[in-house]
Amino acid sequence: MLLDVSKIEAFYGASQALFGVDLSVAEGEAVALMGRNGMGKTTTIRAICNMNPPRIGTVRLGGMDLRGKRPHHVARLGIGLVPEGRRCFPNLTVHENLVAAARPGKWTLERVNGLFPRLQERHAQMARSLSGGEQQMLAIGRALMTNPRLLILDEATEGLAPVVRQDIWKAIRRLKADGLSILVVDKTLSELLPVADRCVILENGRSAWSGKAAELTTELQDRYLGV
Ligand SMILES: Nc1ncnc2c1ncn2[C@@H]1O[C@H](COP(=O)(O)OP(=O)(O)OP(=O)(O)O)[C@@H](O)[C@H]1O
Repeated sequence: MLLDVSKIEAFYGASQALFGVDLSVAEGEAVALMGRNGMGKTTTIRAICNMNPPRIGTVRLGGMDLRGKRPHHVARLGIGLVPEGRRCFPNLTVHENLVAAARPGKWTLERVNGLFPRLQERHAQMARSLSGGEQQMLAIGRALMTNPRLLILDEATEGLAPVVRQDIWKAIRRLKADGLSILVVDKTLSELLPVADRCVILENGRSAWSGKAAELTTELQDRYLGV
């Protein structure tokens, strides 16, 4: 297993948010992390990256226990995170944002520009002046420039115009076809499910269901994801 999350529990101060989350991502697999609002998806991602380290349970990447590793170290070990809210350096140009993150590997500036031609067109522009969709592309491009073993996308298409969402999904499908291992959170099932090999559903901070995307029946969707 590339990523192996076992029985993690996480807290915000005294308040417990995760009560036992299990999930795994195999090499080349795309796993959808799902659940209604507030069920713990972002907290799970923050726990995996040790931004809010789990107090109980283990997270392993390629067999290595990530316990005690600082978030930047986790990034260096191969987890590329595209966080909720697409954080780029606002006062750096597109180009500077991309090269600041670069580590050797098959993902180069050229390849990222090929994936997102809009970034190439705007390479000299300040990140803060980009549209929301372009900032999201930049956030994904930055994560790819680290040449991650695992790409984590937290709500990468949230709040974007439909056309731009399509561009982002197209890129995600290309990354998946290219063999990248991906953990993805997104609310739009119609776009998420075709990309996902497997789904893990959280309910109240626990893994409540996991299985192949094709096994996620409308009944299960109503039970765990319906509003
Ligand atoms: N900074 C915080 N301080 C305290 N509690 C928090 C904090 N962030 C999240 N929580 C709580 O942790 C629980 C899980 O939240 P989390 O954001 O992980 O859910 P989510 O599944 O990502 O939801 P959403 O889809 O709304 O982003 C919720 O009960 C939430 O209120």
